[in-house]
Amino acid sequence: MDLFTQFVDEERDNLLPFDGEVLLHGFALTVEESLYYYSRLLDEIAWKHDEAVVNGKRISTKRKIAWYGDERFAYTYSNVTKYALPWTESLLVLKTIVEAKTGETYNSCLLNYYATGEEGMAWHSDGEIDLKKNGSIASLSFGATRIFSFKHKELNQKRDVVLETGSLIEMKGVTQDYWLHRLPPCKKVRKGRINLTFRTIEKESQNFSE
Ligand SMILES: O=C(O)CCC(=O)C(=O)O
Ligand SMILES: [Fe+2]
Repeated sequence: MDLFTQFVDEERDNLLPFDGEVLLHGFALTVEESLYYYSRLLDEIAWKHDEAVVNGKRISTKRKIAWYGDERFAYTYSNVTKYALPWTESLLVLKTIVEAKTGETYNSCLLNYYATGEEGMAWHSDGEIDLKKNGSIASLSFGATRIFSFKHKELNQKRDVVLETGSLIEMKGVTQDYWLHRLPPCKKVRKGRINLTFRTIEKESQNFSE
């Protein structure tokens, strides 16, 4: 692909009109492959209900999560610190596929399991201090089709994308500074969904002595 074609492709595939880049990479896996990995991940991942501290009270979410990486990285969000588990074989295969598609590298992955459409994730941006500033975050989806929404923090702009099993999107650049994203609940959806977000933890932010 020459430089010009690449430029045009990137322009067309950016979901956001300005202030960031959300690249739609299409399918990274076939439907069969993605359903195979959906069951493997469901079985082999150490799923736990997510915890947050809100107004000094520890709460637990319906949604389950897990956190894996190259090292025992600490990752703090919603006032709770989690420590990464070592990669599983399937996560390493998926990481290699995603890296080939985005042309980026990642050292960790946050996993979310939504058992039904009643579970979702509220508006937020992934701008935590432990994450590489403006780094690429690659999001790979498995199972039930769900809508994923973006909302500008200051302007009246919204964008939605439909995430199907095997699809890959990438958030990069200044996206997290200007846009919030969420996974709205959708009562009609009865099947489960797994989402993997591959990320880069900045080693400088880590304090392993804790
Ligand atoms: O489930 C998704 O598609 C999004 C997850 C997400 O935004 C996150 O893990 O930060
Ligand atoms: Fe997020």
